[in-house]
Amino acid sequence: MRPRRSVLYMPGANERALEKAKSIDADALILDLEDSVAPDAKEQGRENVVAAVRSGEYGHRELAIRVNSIGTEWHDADVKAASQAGPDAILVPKVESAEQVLALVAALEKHGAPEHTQLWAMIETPRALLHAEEIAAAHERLTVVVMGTNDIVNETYGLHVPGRNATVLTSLAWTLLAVRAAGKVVIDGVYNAVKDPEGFEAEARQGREMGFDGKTLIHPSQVEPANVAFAPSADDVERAQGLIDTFEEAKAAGQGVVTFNGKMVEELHVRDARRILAFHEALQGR
Ligand SMILES: CC(C)(COP(=O)(O)OP(=O)(O)OC[C@H]1O[C@@H](n2cnc3c(N)ncnc32)[C@H](O)[C@@H]1OP(=O)(O)O)[C@@H](O)C(=O)NCCC(=O)NCCSC(=O)C[C@H](O)C(=O)O
Ligand SMILES: [Mg+2]
Repeated sequence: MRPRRSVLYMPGANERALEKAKSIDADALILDLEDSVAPDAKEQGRENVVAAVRSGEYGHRELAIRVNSIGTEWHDADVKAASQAGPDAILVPKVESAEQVLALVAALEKHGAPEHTQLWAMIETPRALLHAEEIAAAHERLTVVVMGTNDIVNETYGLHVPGRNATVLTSLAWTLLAVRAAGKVVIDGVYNAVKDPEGFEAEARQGREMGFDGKTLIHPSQVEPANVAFAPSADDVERAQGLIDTFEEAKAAGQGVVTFNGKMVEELHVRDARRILAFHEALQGR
């Protein structure tokens, strides 16, 4: 029930953004060392994100460090520094197999990552998509999968289009199934047009309808609409409570199926309604 509606990336080399993030109402922050940090700034970025994690100044926000991908010259030092800093999670881009997940878990252990530091993995290459099920289920320390839709478009030679192209939608749905089969959390990719709030809202809504837990973001202006899109609305909460009450009444009278607001309701719908209420309560309690 930990909310991950809004998961905001920021470049690890951008000290202004790291400072600003302390007052942004995102559920989680990804302090990036990969794509948003130029090669010459990688070491400075690493120092900055370690200091940010150690500062303890990010309140309720879950903190993840995104390291450079396996096989790059920065990966090992990033994993070591991140493990020693002990954020809530270490996010590894371009993970492609269960073996890599197991090797990453071993690296976290070797470098003394505290128990609370989870492993998050990005699925963003064709090879990763073909191994999504084994990656998601590879180890219990891997708790969250993050979609890399820019890399998927890039690697498949596709185009960014409104509503997302068929390959991206297939990749999203496929990974979502794999991650849900493993009982874990899955976060949608980013929306690049930072000055297009309508487009963002539509894409966030699409991700919510598909079943994602939240969306990765690149700009503070995307946080509030993501928090709204991935939280139950007041109507959702009222409907969930009404559905439960109606079903419980019918159940007491010996019925296993009823209608509520003109629609069939069975025990499985009650489970979903209870999940909505529990998530709402978790948000209220924050
Ligand atoms: C996209 C940006 C480069 C835009 O930057 P800019 O033009 O400077 O934005 P603004 O002037 O509107 O900024 C206003 C203030 O907000 C702060 N800011 C901006 N972005 C962030 C952020 N992400 N986190 C925290 N704070 C932020 C600015 O500093 C301004 O503050 P102030 O001066 O005090 O008013 C920029 O938004 C940006 O760098 N975004 C993040 C880019 C990033 O991290 N990219 C990597 C992740 S995306 C990815 O790799 C996806 C995946 O792998 C895939 O394959 O899809
Ligand atoms: Mg990527």
